[in-house]
Amino acid sequence: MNVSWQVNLLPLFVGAVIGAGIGGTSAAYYLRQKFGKDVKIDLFERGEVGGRLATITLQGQEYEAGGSVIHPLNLHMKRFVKDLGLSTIQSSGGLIGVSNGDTLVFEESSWFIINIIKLIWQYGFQPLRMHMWVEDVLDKFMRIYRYQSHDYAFSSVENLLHSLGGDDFLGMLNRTFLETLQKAGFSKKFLDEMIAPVNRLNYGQSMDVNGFVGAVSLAGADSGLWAVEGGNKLVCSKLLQASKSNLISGSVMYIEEKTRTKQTGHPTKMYEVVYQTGSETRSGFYDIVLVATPLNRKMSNITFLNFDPPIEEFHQYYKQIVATFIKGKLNSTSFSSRALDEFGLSTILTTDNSHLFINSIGIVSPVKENNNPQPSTDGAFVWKTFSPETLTNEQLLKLFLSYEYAVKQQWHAYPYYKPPDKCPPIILHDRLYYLNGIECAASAMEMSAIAAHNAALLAYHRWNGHTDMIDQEDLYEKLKTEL
Ligand SMILES: Cc1cc2nc3c(=O)[nH]c(=O)nc-3n(C[C@H](O)[C@H](O)[C@H](O)COP(=O)(O)OP(=O)(O)OC[C@H]3O[C@@H](n4cnc5c(N)ncnc54)[C@H](O)[C@@H]3O)c2cc1C
Ligand SMILES: CC(C)=CCC/C(C)=C/CC/C(C)=C/CSC[C@H](N)C(=O)O
Repeated sequence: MNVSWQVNLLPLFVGAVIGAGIGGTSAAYYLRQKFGKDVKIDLFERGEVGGRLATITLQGQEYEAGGSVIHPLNLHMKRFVKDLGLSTIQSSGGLIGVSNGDTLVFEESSWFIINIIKLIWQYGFQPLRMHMWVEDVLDKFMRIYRYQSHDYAFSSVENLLHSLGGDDFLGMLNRTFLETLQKAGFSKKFLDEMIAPVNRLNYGQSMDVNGFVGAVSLAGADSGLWAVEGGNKLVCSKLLQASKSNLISGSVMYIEEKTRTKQTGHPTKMYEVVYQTGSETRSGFYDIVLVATPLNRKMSNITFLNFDPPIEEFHQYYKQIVATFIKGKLNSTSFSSRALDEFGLSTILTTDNSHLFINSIGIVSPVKENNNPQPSTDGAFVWKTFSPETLTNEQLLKLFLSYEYAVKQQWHAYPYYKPPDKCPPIILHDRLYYLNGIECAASAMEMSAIAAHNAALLAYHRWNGHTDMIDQEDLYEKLKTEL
């Protein structure tokens, strides 16, 4: 066999991605787009493809148990669905109420005009001003798509956020959501009754989270939210397929840099990824490694061996959230004085009140059903609650007149936000990258996809010495004049 022909058959490089959630699978997809077909990509996953995008099957029907709603302006998720041939369903838009534990402090009406009057009566023009505040943040946030479509990358989460909206934007990580909104002139009543409940639903935390995640949380209450028909996790399995990566079912234990002599005869620095699969310990060598799972002991337990300077564990604490699915008849009197047949609300949020044992409760539809959840013949719906702890039977019987089943799914869901929130580095070592640091700014599917695109671009530019494509200042101004 001709030697040069044999060399041409070798991959340009071998890449590893650790974690097959939306971050890891989209990273594999973008790596393939940038590096082309000759690259070998291994994707390690110790659990299910999808990670925190997962469904739960109850009486033969699947429901979203993790990440469930996607914003209409989440352009990476939108593009994936279109390019991968998936379909979307609109999130059901039933009536929402807010409970303080004793009574409903706000209740939507099915009449649009009555809602407007109610909102103005209770909060003046603050809901409108809030809408404009979120739109302003989103407008700046959307700049990332333009940067990434021109292939620009950032070496830190801070640089990425700064490029979107300068010091003010980055500064949102240093202030609490409460401070940010108080400074913007919103009243305590409006924040307590409308904004804090949304944040309890979305991030299970008070208004003490950072201002940026607060804005993302409010975007998560916008209209037009959608999901993937059949389950959001389908995006991950389709991305994996499209990336033509090799899925390795195993748990990565440690990563160490070693010198290897490649078949070309040159000694090269590579990363050895050691993993456990079944009862066996195996390893592989890689030129580039992308870590797409939160790096802390509870969530991934990956050790970096013999790096100088050492790569320490990041002590980012992830908040526990319990999602419980209950099929039953709601005890509406837990929330209002009205009986069930006159109740009409399909989602109840809660104010920040230490006596409350749930953050939210809402009717859910199966992932294959479009809108309008239907009760079973006896009038029971499937409800999903989010709570910090597992619900006791006594608590369930406070919420429900009767129930057929209650099944829980426990998550280390998202970071515990406590500004100033400093994000971990993206570049852990020469060719070793970390995606999930972006969750310190805000955790959402689209954030992981943005981090994945950025890491793939960064890895590509650093591999090829394109330093002019990394951390460019004034990108917004520069790209304004480009078509
Ligand atoms: C209950 C809940 C509701 C949510 N709702 C929404 C929502 O409505 N909208 C939204 O946008 N976001 C939502 N989110 C957030 C969103 O789900 C996450 O931000 C996103 O899915 C994170 O994706 P990821 O790929 O970065 O991480 P993950 O999905 O956590 O993926 C990491 C993967 O790495 C694997 N792994 C870990 N350690 C190892 C190892 N040592 N070796 C090999 N594999 C390993 C894990 O098994 C996992 O599959 C929600 C999250 C939760 C928990
Ligand atoms: C990243 C941007 C700009 C927007 C994302 C907005 C969004 C969809 C936020 C939701 C984030 C989140 C962690 C929600 C958790 S609960 C979700 C849902 N309401 C449910 O009931 O499961």
